[in-house]
Amino acid sequence: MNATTALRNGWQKVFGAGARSARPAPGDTSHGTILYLEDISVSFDGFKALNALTLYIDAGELRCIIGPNGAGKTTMMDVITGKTRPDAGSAWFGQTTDLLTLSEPQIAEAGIGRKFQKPTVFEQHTVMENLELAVAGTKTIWTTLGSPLDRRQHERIEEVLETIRLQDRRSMRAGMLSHGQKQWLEIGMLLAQEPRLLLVDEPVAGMTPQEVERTAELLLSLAGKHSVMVVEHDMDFVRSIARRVTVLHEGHVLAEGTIDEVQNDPRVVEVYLGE
Ligand SMILES: Nc1ncnc2c1ncn2[C@@H]1O[C@H](COP(=O)(O)OP(=O)(O)OP(=O)(O)O)[C@@H](O)[C@H]1O
Repeated sequence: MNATTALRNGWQKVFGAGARSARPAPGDTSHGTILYLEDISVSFDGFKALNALTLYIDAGELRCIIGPNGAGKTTMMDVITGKTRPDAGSAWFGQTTDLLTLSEPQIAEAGIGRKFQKPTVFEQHTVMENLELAVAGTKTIWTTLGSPLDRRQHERIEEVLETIRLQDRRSMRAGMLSHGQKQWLEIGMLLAQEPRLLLVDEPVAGMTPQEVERTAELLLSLAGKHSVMVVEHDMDFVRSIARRVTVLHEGHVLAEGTIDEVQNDPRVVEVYLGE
């Protein structure tokens, strides 16, 4: 058990499960770590997709996760977002939020946003309307569109439009955007909900080189304000954004370090060459 885990467990012992009102907000990162995955195992029909996976993400960090097909990357994100329950292990969001006790909507509400590989924006609606739906925290079009947003929500939308650089596309129907712009809009829709941790699955698949470059800038601009976990196969892209890279293999962490460190690690070379 590391020091932060001990501290967190100590908190629980002192305050107990009933002391929720005295606890810090979900995703409390006063100890510098936003995500704790410890000894997580997930089996599908006896096959271990995750095998005692232990991984920590710092608050504000941009972490890249790589690994060959079937390494367990998607399963790990499914555990974090509550889609898949592990057979063993613990998953904490900050010091005080036990992810394994929360439903998928509760985890999203607590501040974990997930961007799937394919963009799922509302194509018939404008960029602005898509963001309005997101900032209102619902994807129920009919109850949201036309309802007045408050000043804070308007400001949030403007901030997001600037971050994703789609200010001049605000009135365009989302269906008319390029593939890359749709991906940025969907990232913007997540940002509108002010997540603490953002999980992003293969963001640059199918993008033009310019869009890839722009996506790198976008993700780098999010780090610090948000913690970002990016799963990506494109190694050039990983090199362009990564400070720290985790290599998954057979459901656990094979190596972790800078991109140069992991690319020169003989175990990593063997796993990739052996594919
Ligand atoms: N629902 C499921 N039922 C059975 N096996 C599954 C299920 N989901 C995943 N697996 C298996 O678990 C292993 C890990 O899969 P996972 O999708 O997490 O890997 P990945 O690293 O995301 O791979 P890729 O890079 O190909 O997306 C694979 O062998 C996969 O076939």
